[in-house]
Amino acid sequence: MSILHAKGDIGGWALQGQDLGFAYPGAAPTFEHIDIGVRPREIVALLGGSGCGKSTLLRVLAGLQAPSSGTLTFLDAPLTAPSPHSALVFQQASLLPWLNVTANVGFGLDFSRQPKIARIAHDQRVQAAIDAVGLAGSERRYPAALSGGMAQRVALARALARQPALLFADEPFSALDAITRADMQTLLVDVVHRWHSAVLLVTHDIDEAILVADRIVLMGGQPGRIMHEWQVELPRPRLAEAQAIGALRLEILAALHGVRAAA
Ligand SMILES: Nc1ncnc2c1ncn2[C@@H]1O[C@H](COP(=O)(O)OP(=O)(O)OP(=O)(O)O)[C@@H](O)[C@H]1O
Repeated sequence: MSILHAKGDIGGWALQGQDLGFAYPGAAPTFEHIDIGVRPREIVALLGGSGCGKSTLLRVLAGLQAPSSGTLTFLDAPLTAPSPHSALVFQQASLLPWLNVTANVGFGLDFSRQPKIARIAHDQRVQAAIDAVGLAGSERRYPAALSGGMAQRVALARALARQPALLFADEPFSALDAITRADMQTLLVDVVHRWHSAVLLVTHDIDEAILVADRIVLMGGQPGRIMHEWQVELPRPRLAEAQAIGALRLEILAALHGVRAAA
């Protein structure tokens, strides 16, 4: 029985992957027998060491890459391609240099699979997303004139403008300095709570997982599998919970070493 099922299926799932497996062509399986789910409005951190297959699993869960085996359900329907009700943020902001902040944020609404919306609603959504990430006043700036943290705020706004039921975030803050990263972690939690989005956050930073997530899922082994999960019950904001964070951090580190030893 999977860890996920052992905990009981309380409430519905926004996203559910069952018995997922994946192998790159000609290579050994990257992961096997993965059961993973994200509930509506839940922030799940997928934590694991480098190379264990987190990014590959995120791409499969986002519909960017078909699994070799298993089933995927998103908003109660089989998932076979990226959904207009999800959005992605990566380590690199990947902004279009010839577009200003407003146009970069609006860009995510112009894809063919995105539901068509009236111009005025489009512009309101874009401005609301820019305001939410604290970039009001910077609308006309171009990517070359933005700091790394500001560029990542634009990338987050571009994702939020799609009003995603689920935001996939693959190490979105790992290229930022520690202070900017802490600001962005707080911002992410704040905006997804206000936007009612769920999040699947891939990270190898234990502190980030503890500060941000409602639930931490630990991936490890070769082929990769889900080794453990924790419900993080700490009150928010969590920076004040230093002692509890330290205790959970040690528990996760011990599990991680157990994973490494068993791999
Ligand atoms: N396009 C690809 N073709 C073949 N193998 C790949 C490809 N992308 C990744 N891999 C391999 O799949 C394995 C898992 O990679 P993946 O990037 O998913 O891991 P990760 O846990 O996200 O690592 P990191 O934290 O370092 O980004 C690695 O061994 C990697 O070399």
